[in-house]
Amino acid sequence: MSTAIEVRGVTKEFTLRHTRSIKELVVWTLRGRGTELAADTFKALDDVVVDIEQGESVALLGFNGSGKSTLLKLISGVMLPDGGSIGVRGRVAGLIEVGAGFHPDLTGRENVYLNGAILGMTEKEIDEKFDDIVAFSEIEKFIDTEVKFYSSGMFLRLAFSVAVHTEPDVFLIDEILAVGDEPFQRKCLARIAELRAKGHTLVIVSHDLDMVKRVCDRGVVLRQGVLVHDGPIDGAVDFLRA
Ligand SMILES: Nc1ncnc2c1ncn2[C@@H]1O[C@H](COP(=O)(O)OP(=O)(O)OP(=O)(O)O)[C@@H](O)[C@H]1O
Repeated sequence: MSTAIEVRGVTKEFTLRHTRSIKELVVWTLRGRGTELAADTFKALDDVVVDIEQGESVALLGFNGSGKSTLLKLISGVMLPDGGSIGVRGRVAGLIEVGAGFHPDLTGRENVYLNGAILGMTEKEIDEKFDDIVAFSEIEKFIDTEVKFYSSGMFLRLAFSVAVHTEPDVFLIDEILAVGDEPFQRKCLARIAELRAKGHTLVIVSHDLDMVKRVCDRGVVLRQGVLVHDGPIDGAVDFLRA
């Protein structure tokens, strides 16, 4: 088995944004403490090391603000680490933020082409898969409507459908499934299980611990940006619940 995702000592820092008055900023600067304002950062991820093998299905677990979505964004490449490195082998697709890669003023049809291209599909590939993409999303009636008029569930349907039809080597899914209705969630989970059976690599962020137990083999638990547990999914969920 070869490694699909290599996370090597990854650190991500964010600036804590405090609302300060102009007077405060001037006083701090005059007193020579301006740099303290600039230095108000925290580590959303701190020296995280994870190797994910091809074909593994991994859940990123942890309480609110522990760094799960940040790690997923770094793996997807939409965000860069401040320290360490991330390597991903193969085509990456997924659902990180509903609406990312969609243009509000374009129709569903146009967005399928836009999003498909962003995810690395050729025009010919999209032409071939277009009908399947729309059929899976079940929004045929609205495919020529501008997506700014879509509900969040309709958005999710189209975005999931495009992503899954790119046949990605690495499929990333953030909480996002939560906005779909139950029948659509079931359909997505069935498709995710299919990808898993075909040996694609999955990384899922979710608070639905029963769902991740069904879908994932392994759980990586983060606490305040630090990896605190990595192992078989049942043990990882028990660790989180303890
Ligand atoms: N773009 C950003 N700018 C500043 N801070 C950020 C940014 N993105 C995330 N953070 C902060 O980084 C920390 C980790 O956030 P992240 O979204 O990765 O957590 P999470 O584990 O996915 O949380 P949740 O379960 O609530 O979705 C949080 O404190 C969050 O406020």
